[in-house]
Amino acid sequence: MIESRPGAIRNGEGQMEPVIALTEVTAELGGRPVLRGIDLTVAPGEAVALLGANGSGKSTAVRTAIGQVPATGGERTLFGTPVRRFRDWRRVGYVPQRSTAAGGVPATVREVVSAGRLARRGLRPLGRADRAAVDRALGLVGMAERAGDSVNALSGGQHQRVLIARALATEPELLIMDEPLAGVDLASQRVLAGTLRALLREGTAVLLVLHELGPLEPLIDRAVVLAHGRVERTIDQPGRAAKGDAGAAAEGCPAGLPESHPCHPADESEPSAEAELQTGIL
Ligand SMILES: Nc1ncnc2c1ncn2[C@@H]1O[C@H](COP(=O)(O)OP(=O)(O)OP(=O)(O)O)[C@@H](O)[C@H]1O
Repeated sequence: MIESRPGAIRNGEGQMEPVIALTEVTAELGGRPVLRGIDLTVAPGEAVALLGANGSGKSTAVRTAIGQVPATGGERTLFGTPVRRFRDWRRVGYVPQRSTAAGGVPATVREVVSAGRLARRGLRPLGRADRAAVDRALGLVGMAERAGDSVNALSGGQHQRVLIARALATEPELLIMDEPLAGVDLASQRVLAGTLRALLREGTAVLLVLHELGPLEPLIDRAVVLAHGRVERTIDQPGRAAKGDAGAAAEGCPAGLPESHPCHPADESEPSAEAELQTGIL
């Protein structure tokens, strides 16, 4: 999957270029140090979870990675370009933590999701490809039936789905979601897992801030645990660690899989991604 992925970037030695690379990154908020030297990489097609206690710096790490929080030290790149020079934002989909879809402005679900195409089409009217991407994103999160409704009439979990759909409509190569499972029921979490599995198979890189892995556990290639603004530890393939190598091999992941070849086995305890996508219930 990774080797044949279109648009994959390689450095001079033919190595896969990470889509996110943070090296010894430090950051402050309100004059206080929040990130105290973070190293984090996410490769194309890889799913990385940021874990840690409240206030450990997960959201700040993500926001620093995409330039929303200035770094006070260290190196940050997106797709191999220093973040301060990066402009290709259509390659990045970001679902922030606990935000609302329209901030009280009257807008329909479709309008909010269509905003995800802005980075691609600028101010030009929606074309056929744009409309198809919006429809696909609405279907993936099970909100197609609500496309014409005002976002102000949605529940918290439905808001979350619309924000995810807006990010998916961008058709990003890197999808970042900050606590996508918060306030989302278990059935919807499983559908989100199916959606992510499909994106990972297509080569999308995924960075998630999570408090627990839940149904996403089999998809995660690496969990990075933060504590007090530092990386406390890194767990490769936490789903396999929980089950043991034999368990992973039984699911189709060769034991000792190198990080550059992440594996996203189908979890037979859950409906397949395709089945989930057909149900469209998130
Ligand atoms: N705007 C701000 N001004 C000052 N300090 C802030 C600001 N935002 C966050 N902080 C502080 O930065 C630290 C890290 O916050 P951050 O939101 O990154 O943590 P988190 O790991 O994502 O937490 P949670 O699990 O609660 O979402 C916390 O101590 C928080 O109080």
